[in-house]
Amino acid sequence: MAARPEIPRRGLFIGGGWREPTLGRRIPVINPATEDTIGDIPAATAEDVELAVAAARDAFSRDGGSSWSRASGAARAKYMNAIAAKIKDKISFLALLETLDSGKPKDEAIADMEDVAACFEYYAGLAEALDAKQHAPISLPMENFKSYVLKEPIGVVGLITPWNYPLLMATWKVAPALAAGCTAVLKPSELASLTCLELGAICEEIGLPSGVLNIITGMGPDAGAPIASHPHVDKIAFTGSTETGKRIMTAAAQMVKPVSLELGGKSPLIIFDDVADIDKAVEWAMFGCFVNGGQVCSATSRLLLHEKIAERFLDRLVEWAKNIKISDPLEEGCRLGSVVSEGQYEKIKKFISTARSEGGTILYGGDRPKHLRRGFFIEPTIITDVSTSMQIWREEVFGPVICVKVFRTESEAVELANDTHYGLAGGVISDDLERCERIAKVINSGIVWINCSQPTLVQAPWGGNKRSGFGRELGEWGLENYLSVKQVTKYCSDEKYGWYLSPSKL
Ligand SMILES: NC(=O)c1ccc[n+]([C@@H]2O[C@H](COP(=O)([O-])OP(=O)(O)OC[C@H]3O[C@@H](n4cnc5c(N)ncnc54)[C@H](O)[C@@H]3O)[C@@H](O)[C@H]2O)c1
Ligand SMILES: C[N+](C)(C)CC=O
Repeated sequence: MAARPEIPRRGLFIGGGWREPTLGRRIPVINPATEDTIGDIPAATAEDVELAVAAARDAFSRDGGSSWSRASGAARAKYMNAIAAKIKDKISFLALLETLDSGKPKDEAIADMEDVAACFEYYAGLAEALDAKQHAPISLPMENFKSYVLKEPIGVVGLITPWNYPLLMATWKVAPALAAGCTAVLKPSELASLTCLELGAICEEIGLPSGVLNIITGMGPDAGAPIASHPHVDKIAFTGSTETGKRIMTAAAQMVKPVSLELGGKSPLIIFDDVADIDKAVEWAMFGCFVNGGQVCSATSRLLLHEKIAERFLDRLVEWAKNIKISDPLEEGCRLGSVVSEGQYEKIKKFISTARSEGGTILYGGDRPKHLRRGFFIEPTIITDVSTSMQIWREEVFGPVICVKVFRTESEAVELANDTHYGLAGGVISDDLERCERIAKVINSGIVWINCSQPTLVQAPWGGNKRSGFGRELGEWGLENYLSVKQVTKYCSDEKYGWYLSPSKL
């Protein structure tokens, strides 16, 4: 097992330096795999949000914007590539911190940190490309006017993020915001902030201009809400639960502040009877709902099986699930760590007991693994005999719990897949690719996977429909979130416009 590092004691990262929270409060950091307190993080309040927003505003307009917001994209890209390089240098340390903070398996944390570095590099590339896109002419049907477009940073942005992929979810917002020339206040989740604070240390090391990125940790109502309602924050980008998303939208609406919301999901995975390789499909079904302990917004937690393969599929799914290594997430080969907190553990257990009391069958799992006495561990859980009115079918669990329904026809499968208030993702597994393409068109979600579940690509748009939110992150769509489009139109004729009668002719 990897050695446990010293947890750095950090303050709030504001204006390029560290400061203690104004009220001096701190929040304990608990390793969910051991239940030990391993450190603490600052608990910011509205007073600190004021300072962070002021620092971000100053950085936005300093020197007429020449040091950041109006600098070339190429100049900003240099800083972003330097951040990516530092993340790569520190990958083992950051991954270890994230594992200790969140309970996710070490191998997953390493992959996440690789994605973080790749995301900064990708948006550095888009920042550079932005320079060539300025002054793009607009084709007009007349000669006397000429128009072009400027893409400008929206301003100071508030970035509020969840705990399931702590540094990666923050990076999906920080990287495009910086590429666009915005300055930002980041508020990660109080349940897992350690690596986001280390991002502050990295910004300091590479000499990012002060105030461009400010990082304040703390509880949602104390540190997140004042960002959402702040009159000098020009946009809010939020990832988290649908309930908090509604609050943020309400607060932002008071100032007609734009928001982008990446919320929860209850995504389906449809598996047809024509699959030649059942085990290949079983592995995707497991990855779709058990990776990161099922604490994934896009988890394909509703499994739809064609009746002809349902029994055989479930037999194999149970065999594969038995084979998952559940252990301290730092152990070699761990594939299921602990969930993030005691609260999340209790919530998941309650979902399982309600499913049982509503008539569901716990086909496998449902409990704490017998070999793990401490830590917030839950077995991979498979629930059958599910009806569409049951809570387990309708609500997001955010844990390693999959519920199963059987279908007979393609149209029934689609109807079941779309039977949800959410619309983040969906998947279909079949050897008939025409059928897959057909289903991809009719699933009502922002993302559809064919013959797989969960691949996440920095180049491709990410986001949901319905109560899963709106707006798209990643790819060029992610950059547009932080840009405002300005039309510039000039009159180019030597003649007067000629609408009013000239006084000389009266
Ligand atoms: N769509 C996506 O891409 C995506 C990705 C990851 C997670 N998620 C969703 O996130 C949820 C899990 O994350 P969570 O439990 O951290 O969500 P959460 O809504 O509890 O918290 C998210 C963030 O909002 C802050 N917050 C809480 N109350 C607030 C308030 N009143 N005002 C402002 N900020 C406030 C929290 O401190 C945290 O930083 C799940 O529903 C999951 O589906 C979605
Ligand atoms: C997109 N992903 C899976 C990294 C994070 C969603 O929870």
